[in-house]
Amino acid sequence: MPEFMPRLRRIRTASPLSFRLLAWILLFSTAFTLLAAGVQIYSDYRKDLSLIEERMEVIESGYASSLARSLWALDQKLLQTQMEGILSLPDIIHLRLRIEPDSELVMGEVPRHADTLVHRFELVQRDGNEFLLGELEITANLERVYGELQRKVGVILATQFLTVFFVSVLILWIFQHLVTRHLTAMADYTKDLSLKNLSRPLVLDRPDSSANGKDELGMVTDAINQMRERLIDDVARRERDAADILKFSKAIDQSPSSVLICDRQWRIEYANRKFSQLTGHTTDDIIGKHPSHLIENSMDIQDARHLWQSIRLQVQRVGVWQGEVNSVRRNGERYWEQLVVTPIRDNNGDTTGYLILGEDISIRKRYEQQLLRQANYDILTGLPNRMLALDRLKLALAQARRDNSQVGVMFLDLDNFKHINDTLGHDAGDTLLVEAARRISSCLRGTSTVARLGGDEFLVILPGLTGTEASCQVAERILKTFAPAFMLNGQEVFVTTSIGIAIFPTDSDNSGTLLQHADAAMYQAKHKGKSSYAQFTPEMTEVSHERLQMESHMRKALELGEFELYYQPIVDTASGSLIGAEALLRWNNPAMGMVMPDRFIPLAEETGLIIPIGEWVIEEACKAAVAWRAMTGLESLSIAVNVSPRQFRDPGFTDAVMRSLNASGLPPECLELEITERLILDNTIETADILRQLDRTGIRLSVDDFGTGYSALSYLKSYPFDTLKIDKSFIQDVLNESGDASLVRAIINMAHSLGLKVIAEGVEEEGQTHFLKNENCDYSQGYFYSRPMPEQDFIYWLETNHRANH
Ligand SMILES: Nc1nc2c(ncn2[C@@H]2O[C@@H]3COP(=O)(O)O[C@H]4[C@@H](O)[C@H](n5cnc6c(=O)[nH]c(N)nc65)O[C@@H]4COP(=O)(O)O[C@H]3[C@H]2O)c(=O)[nH]1
Repeated sequence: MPEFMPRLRRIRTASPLSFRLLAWILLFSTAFTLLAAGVQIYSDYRKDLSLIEERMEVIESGYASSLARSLWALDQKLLQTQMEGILSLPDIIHLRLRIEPDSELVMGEVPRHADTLVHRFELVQRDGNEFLLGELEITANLERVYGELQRKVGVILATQFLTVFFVSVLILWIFQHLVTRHLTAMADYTKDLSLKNLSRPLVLDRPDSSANGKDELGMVTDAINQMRERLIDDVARRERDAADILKFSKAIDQSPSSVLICDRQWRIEYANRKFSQLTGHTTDDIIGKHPSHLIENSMDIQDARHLWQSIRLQVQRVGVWQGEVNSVRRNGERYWEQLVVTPIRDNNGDTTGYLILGEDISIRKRYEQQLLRQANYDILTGLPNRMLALDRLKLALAQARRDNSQVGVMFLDLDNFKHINDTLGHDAGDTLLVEAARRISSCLRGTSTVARLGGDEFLVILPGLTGTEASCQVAERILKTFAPAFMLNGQEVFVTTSIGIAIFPTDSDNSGTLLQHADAAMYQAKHKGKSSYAQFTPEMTEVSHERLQMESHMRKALELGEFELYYQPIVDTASGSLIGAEALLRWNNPAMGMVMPDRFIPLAEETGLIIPIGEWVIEEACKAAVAWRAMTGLESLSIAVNVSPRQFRDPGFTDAVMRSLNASGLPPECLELEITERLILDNTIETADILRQLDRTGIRLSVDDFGTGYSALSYLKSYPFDTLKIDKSFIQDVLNESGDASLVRAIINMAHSLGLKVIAEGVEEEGQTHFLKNENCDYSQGYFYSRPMPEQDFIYWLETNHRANH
């Protein structure tokens, strides 16, 4: 009994499934049992009935003839005895004997409402003939049969019910023990399953046998546990993905570039912090807007619309748009930004939005504009420089061709400028140049151009002339404005100028020749005596006499050994220690004296003599460098050599350089070739090829006079330069001109960002070295350290300097 109680309790707490099962079992078993019992009872009932009938037939067969004989003999006593005998038989309760013809003998009694069975048979005397003597009607009471039937039904029902009930409970218990409690455990487990308890597997409370593992419960448990493991993997993957997404979104948000993300209709969906900082628009203001709608000024709105229309078209066609855009901040301030616009595509390659990356390039733009200005204008006087002047001349000639007018070209040179410069100093020289520029400009109309070609040379272009006299008048005016004294260093100095004039189209219809003719006329004017002007005449072509003479001397100079190399040390700015030297060419001509390269190199270039001269320079410089390296033991000592454009483009140039290196044994990385910006500006494929070819050999390449040409930063990226030399004109004013200082700073930073070393040229004062040190300029060169020296002096310098440093 105590053992049975927990079972009962378990059954009571069993699940609805168990109850439903129990109910069905009960229902089916009861129905089946009842059906079986009914059949059984019915058959017993039939059996009892047939027993009674059988008994009646036995009475008929046993008593029919004896009763007939008693009747025939009219033996009433016997008849009665016989009938009492029949009546004493079980279930027989009533006998009716009908005697022929009309008497009757009745025995027994039939209770009212009793169920009875009646059997009749005739009593016949067979004695040759047949005589019907009467008929006996026997009535049997079925009450006993029915009572029996009722008892059986009761017993059967009671036993069957108890059997069914106990079997059901047993089945239920087995089912509960083997199945439903596990199903409940599974249900509870899955109900409680959450991300927090994913690590707890489902374990059923039953032995861990292989048979259990293979049954349906085992299979469901495995399936749930596999699902749990997949969930763990999924959660881990999602966490990883979420961490990645967080990382990327943080990176985008903190990106130094501004980032906008638009939907497919170009409506802004996201803007990072940098965008807000750059434009002044808060994220809330711009979400849902088109990028072109961020501008409020109606003039700019139109431009912005056009711009974004073309951006959209190009992004759709080409897949990317990039360019520099002059944008407007929220407060109306303008700034330059570099924009890159690309579509964002999903895995199927369909565009889901657009990415707009922006970078503030205002500072770079400012420097570029400054550099561009530097490239076209002379810093000192503010006048157009040679490059711009030549452009203007070409334009003026084209215009004159169209209107059949004349153009006057004037070459001016200040007399005795060099002397003034040397005696009163550079500052005085500079003041003179500025004042001279002002005086020349004051004599000209708005359409005329005055330019500084370099040094003390000026060019004046007079477009739209109707006759040659006009140019003479201008020349006279200029000479007159030079009459008053110049105040230099507090002194009154009288300076004159010589002017040469050539006229388009009379003297030439080509700008180059016109300039040459004006130059020749100026030489003529100088020869005439100072403060005069001369108009070009064909005879003057001969005046390039001096130049011709120079040319003929130059042709022999190599053979006669008139060339000499001077060397100027290049030092490490931070430590002041020597890292190399620049070879600078000098020409010692018995007739002309010491000729400086600025004077003869242009002619050497023009005549092509620069090619053999240049080869000689490289050969000598390499030899010298090898000797110094051996002398000092300085493995890193290098030599820089200037290469002029004509020389560089000579097909035999690279071979000549390699020959010099091989002959001297100088490692290629110790030779640095200095190439002017001018050369790179030609931007030919040929130039790029030669530069790459040289770079491959290990020779170092440097950009000379950086800042005096176009100074386009783009070429620095595309060519394999190692070093950038900042022109001395910038260095000279770093301490006085804040503009030059910031420009030098910017050049150093940009060069470093492109991986280039920087050499500052023309360092003359200690203050400049401090500035350059502060700005991390790598190397320096200039009179402060040493002037260029003949080789012997340089060796002496090297010995003393090297010793001093070690
Ligand atoms: N005011 C000042 N000037 C300084 C200072 N330090 C150096 N210099 C001068 O600046 C020039 C530097 O050479 P560069 O820019 O390559 O300019 C060179 C270079 O372009 C060219 N050159 C010189 N030698 C050769 C050569 O062998 N081949 C070619 N193709 N050109 C040469 O002639 C130019 C002038 O050469 P140099 O007259 O020797 O003039 C040299 C040098 O004497 C300084 O502190 N202050």
